[in-house]
Amino acid sequence: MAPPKSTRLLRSSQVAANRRRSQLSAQAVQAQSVVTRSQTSSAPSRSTQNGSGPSTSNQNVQQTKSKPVEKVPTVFDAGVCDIVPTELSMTEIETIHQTKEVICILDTSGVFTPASSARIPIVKTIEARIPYGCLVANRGQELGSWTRANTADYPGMPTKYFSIEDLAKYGGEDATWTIQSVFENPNYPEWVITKYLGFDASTAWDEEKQDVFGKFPHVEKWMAMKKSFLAAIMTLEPKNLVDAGVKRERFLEDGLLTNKENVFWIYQEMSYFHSFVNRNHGLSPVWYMNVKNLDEPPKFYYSVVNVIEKKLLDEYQKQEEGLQHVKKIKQLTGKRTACENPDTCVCDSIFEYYNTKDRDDEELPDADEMVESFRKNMRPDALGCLDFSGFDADDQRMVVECSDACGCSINCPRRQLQRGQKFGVVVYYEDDCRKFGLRALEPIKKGQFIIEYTGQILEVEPEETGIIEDRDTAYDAEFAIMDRRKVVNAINIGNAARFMAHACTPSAVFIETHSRQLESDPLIPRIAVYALKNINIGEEITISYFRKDQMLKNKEGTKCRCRARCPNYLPIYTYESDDDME
Ligand SMILES: C[S@@+](CC[C@H](N)C(=O)[O-])C[C@H]1O[C@@H](n2cnc3c(N)ncnc32)[C@H](O)[C@@H]1O
Repeated sequence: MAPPKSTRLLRSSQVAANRRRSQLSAQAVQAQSVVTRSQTSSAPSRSTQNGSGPSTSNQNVQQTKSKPVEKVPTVFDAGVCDIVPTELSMTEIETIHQTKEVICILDTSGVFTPASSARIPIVKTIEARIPYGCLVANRGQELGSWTRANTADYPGMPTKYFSIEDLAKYGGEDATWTIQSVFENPNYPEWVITKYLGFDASTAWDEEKQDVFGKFPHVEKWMAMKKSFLAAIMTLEPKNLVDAGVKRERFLEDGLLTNKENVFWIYQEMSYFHSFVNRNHGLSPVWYMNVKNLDEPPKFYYSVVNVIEKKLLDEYQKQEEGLQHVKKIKQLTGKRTACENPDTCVCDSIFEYYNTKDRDDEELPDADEMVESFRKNMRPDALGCLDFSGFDADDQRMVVECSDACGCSINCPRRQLQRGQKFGVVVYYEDDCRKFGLRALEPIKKGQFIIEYTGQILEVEPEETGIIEDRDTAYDAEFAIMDRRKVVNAINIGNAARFMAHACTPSAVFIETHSRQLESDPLIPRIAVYALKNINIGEEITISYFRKDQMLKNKEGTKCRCRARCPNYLPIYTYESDDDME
């Protein structure tokens, strides 16, 4: 059977499972009525061994034409203070959209230094660093006396922190302190346990809830969201598998406060820093949770924008000329677009351009099969939702989003991807075979935009896409319409969408998207994820990597774990057999 005609995400293997369960009991920490850091409460010291589970497939070798960059900026530093509200006002969101980074261009030529801007940075080398706005984390990195051994290669995370000993020197009430993680106190419901950013875990202390909520109103919302998510997990997952881990997420557990090296704290850091990056882009949070074991969290470079080498971007210039021409002859499709400015919206003309382009390119796979009916112009409704009635996985689907050429505002319903990740999500450890997947932190309705699939834009030969055995295409998201020689590859660089697992009956779908805020912005094809059905809090966000007829027979490839007793095998070729999981 032919490869999917629309965007695909193909995945090769994760190494066989190497599950490590914590032997810890879920003994709750004791409350202590302490109000100063120097009197920090400490739980009974029963230390946890750090997990050192298998690394993710980030280690797999890339053999594409363009070598992935090794490092990517992980941050967008709009703020000077790390106390960022979770609730942004409309005005704040609009300001963010005018200034936020929209793409990162990598120019390794070294020939000249092109002009760069905050919205469109052009960089020679790309490095992960602690967000500038996280003041205390940066100060801790500079002056802190405790060095974490096991985060050395977690991109963008601090390796040094302030410890209890540093408090005398650098402590005192400081307006720049901000809470990184907060836990309920099981014995004293009016108290919470707070761990501050830039300080090691042994400095975590008990504070009165009302004081914390008064000073950091967003912390109350965090706690409520965490509680709802964990309550949902308790109903969705076998209790015996998640009970202890859920308690750990809510109340901490014996030993964690005195074991600052425990990987549990890396999950907490990743949740804070990646959500911080998101907030600076006006996006909803991303949390990392593992309630099943204490394996290492995944290692990758977090980026909410795509990274593209300059030479690849230049290729789009030709496409640009065609687009400029077509926009002058606005097509009348008979349907009114939901754009705020339907009379001047040029989106349908742009779709028509793509609908006819490259039909006769025989070098491209499936060129002979490309008939108009396959290409669906997915037009968001007035609420920005897509209509998936009559959904056929074989169709090629595309959304064309508005730009300044349409004369609408950033709040136009046809600008979902530009506004970005709308719902909080949790990168959640599913099982020893699938490893991490993605779950909803907030309810999502059918047809709604969820998140962009970001990564590095790579050039690949058509035969290097899809099901191939000599290249790890696991984290490739392909385009079917705008450019079938490029993929978004998230193996090293990406956002939370890179964790979505395959499901034979998925809850979401990739939609290829033509999207740029300003006509002067660089144009690259982008991948949006939309909900195919309602997804409740705690439920998994999955996509279909393959069509049914691509599934393997005779127990080849990787056993599909999308549900209990799924009979399918995925054309994902493992480096190590996972048969032992049967
Ligand atoms: C794009 S990655 C998803 C993120 C990955 N689970 C991680 O922890 O980094 C795809 C990989 O997840 C695993 N996976 C996803 N869906 C699966 C499924 N339905 N059955 C078995 N493994 C799956 C496979 O190892 C696959 O190669």
